[in-house]
Amino acid sequence: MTISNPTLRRWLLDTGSLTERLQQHCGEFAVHKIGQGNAPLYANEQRWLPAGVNQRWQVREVLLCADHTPWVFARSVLPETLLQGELANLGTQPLGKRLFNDARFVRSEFELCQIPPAAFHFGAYANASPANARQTNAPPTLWGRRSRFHLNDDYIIVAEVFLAGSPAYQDA
Ligand SMILES: C=C(O[C@@H]1C=C(C(=O)O)C=C[C@H]1O)C(=O)O
Repeated sequence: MTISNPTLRRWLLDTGSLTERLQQHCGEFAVHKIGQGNAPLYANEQRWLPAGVNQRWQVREVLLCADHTPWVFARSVLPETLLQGELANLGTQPLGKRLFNDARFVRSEFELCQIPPAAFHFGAYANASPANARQTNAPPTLWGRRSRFHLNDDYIIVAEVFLAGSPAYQDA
C-alpha cells in the first residue's frame, strides 16, 4: 500500500499520541463521545483479540474535534478488566492520555486501510456519516489505521479514521 502524500504518511504512521499531535495543530481540542458500552465486535476485531478467554469487551466510539471540527473518528475495543482498572472513568478524557502515560502498554504495528467517504459511516452508535465527508474538497478516499495495545494479557484495539477536515490530507 503506497502513500504518495508525505504529510498523510506521517500522520498515519506516527507512533506517538494522536491526541497530542492534534492538540499541537489546533486551538481547542475536545473528545466528543458518540458512545461506549457493550456492542457487537466486527469479525476482524474478534480475530485480533485473544480467543478462548471469557473476556467481556466494550466498544468506545468518539470524534476527536479540533476547533469544533471533527478531524478523527476513533473506534476502540476495550476489555472490561481494564475499564475497571487503568481505563476506569474515561468519559471524554482522551484514551491516549491513559495509554501513553503508562509504559506497560505495548503497541503493535499499524494496519492501514482506505475508505471511500460515501461508504464511511460511524459504527455502533450513530448512522450518520460525518458531514465533512461530503465536503466539496473531501479527499477521494479517507484513510484509517488500526493498532493493538496490550498490557500483560489484556488487549485493546484502537482504530482511527482521518476525516476530510483533518490536516492529514493537506498537501505536503
Ligand atoms: C490512542 C489515543 O487516544 C485517542 C483517543 C481516543 C478516545 O478518547 O477514545 C481513541 C483513539 C485515539 O485517537 C491517542 O491519543 O493516540
